[in-house]
Amino acid sequence: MLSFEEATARLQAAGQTHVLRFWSELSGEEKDVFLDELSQLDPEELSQHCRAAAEAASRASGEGERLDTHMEPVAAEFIGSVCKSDKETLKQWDDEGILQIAENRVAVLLLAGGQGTRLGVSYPKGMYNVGLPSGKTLYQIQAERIQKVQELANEKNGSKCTVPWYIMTSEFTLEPTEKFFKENGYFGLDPSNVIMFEQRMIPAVSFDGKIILEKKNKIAMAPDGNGGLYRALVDNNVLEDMEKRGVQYVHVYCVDNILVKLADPVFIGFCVSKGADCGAKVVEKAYPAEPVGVVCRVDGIYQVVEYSELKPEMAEQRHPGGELVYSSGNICNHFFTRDFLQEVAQKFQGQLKQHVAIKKVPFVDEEGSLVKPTKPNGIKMEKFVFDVFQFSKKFVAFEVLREEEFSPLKNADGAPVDTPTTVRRSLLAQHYRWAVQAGANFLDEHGNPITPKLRCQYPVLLLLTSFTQRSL
Ligand SMILES: CC(=O)N[C@H]1[C@@H](OP(=O)(O)O)O[C@H](CO)[C@@H](O)[C@@H]1O
Repeated sequence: MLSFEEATARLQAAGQTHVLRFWSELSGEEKDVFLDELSQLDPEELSQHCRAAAEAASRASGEGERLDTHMEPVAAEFIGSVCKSDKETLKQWDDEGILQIAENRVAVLLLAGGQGTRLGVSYPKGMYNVGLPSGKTLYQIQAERIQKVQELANEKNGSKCTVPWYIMTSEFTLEPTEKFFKENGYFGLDPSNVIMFEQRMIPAVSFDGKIILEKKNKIAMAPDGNGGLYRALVDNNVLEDMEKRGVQYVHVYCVDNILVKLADPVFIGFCVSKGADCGAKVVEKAYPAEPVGVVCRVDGIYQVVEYSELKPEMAEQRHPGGELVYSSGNICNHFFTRDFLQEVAQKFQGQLKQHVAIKKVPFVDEEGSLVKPTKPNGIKMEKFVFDVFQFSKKFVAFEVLREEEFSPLKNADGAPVDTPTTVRRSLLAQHYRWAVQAGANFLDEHGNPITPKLRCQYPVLLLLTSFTQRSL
């Protein structure tokens, strides 16, 4: 741990000595806690970060104009599709994916470092119980889906395989997540195949480039965004662990989508058979302002333009037939080869764009009292997981059906969309369809059969055959 003098020198070098203004009021223990936090900040990186944040915030408004003129949609013929592909092709992709899983070449990686601010819970989102009859949490649903895909691969290939589960957490989520998994016996998975690691935290900064204090002895810190993954992979030797296990393909996903298909064999098989090093699942956007990023090209390079950075005029553009021009909604389900991740970690991770989020950051005022600001006062810098697409040599997009694969938990009940109620309904509706496909009959209160509404009937049927046993 640093001495007070060392900490002062470091902060001086970074132009941030204001954070020590309450030093004389702190107890011995509080001083130690603070010095410990300050020890973890590299002075060079710190001053760069504060400068970059202030500069980026003043530049942020210019990005929209650039996108207007340089952005174009991905042509439909370049997007693989569950809905538009024939039975034989889908089966080939499914077989290929299952084979890769059976041969222990596939891992899943969960991005679970976020704070669930919109949902309004203080614990990790994965621990949320959405009120299913089974009472299962998002973590449990995901664990059981991993188990099921392993079983399916084992049955088909007569092997005993493992799909390791890498979980990226943050200072906010690591401890409660570990505790939750332990208390629940890792939901039946072998603990040695559940690998948790932590992403970095970075300071929140005021508009004039000064670190914000959230307590007299604590800096306001935030996770470095889900694109912090690439640095965390290096910090925690995760790629070495994957190499030891023989993992070649990684399915990366975010925690809140209740319908996520862990290590989806069709998606894995599609990406592998196209020779892709990087891939993204998309769904057709439901409405222009839907808070999903859009997969598109900017200056001819594939990327996701995040919803927070897309101007409404662009989001609302339509083709003459009425369909949205930017309709490929990112569902945060990505495919990467381990080689690609290795390359990004070694060569490009420092070049990832810093996205600016202007937020209300609670702070201590000159008297040392905590203030909860009513308007934004600070900058949080975040990296985005999809910003590595530009480094890909072969990028593919894969369109899937929303009702089968995307229903995210973002907001608390009361909001119109993406709430515990809507995700619960999505999962129950999916199970209803699966039950019907397996021969069940549902009757309404008058004893009349209820007819299922299935869009795109054929591929759903095919996927159902392979996923029926993966139900909950
Ligand atoms: C940086 C990032 O990954 N953003 C993703 C992610 O956004 P959230 O802000 O976490 O809701 O999930 C969305 C899908 O639920 C996806 O559309 C979006 O692009």
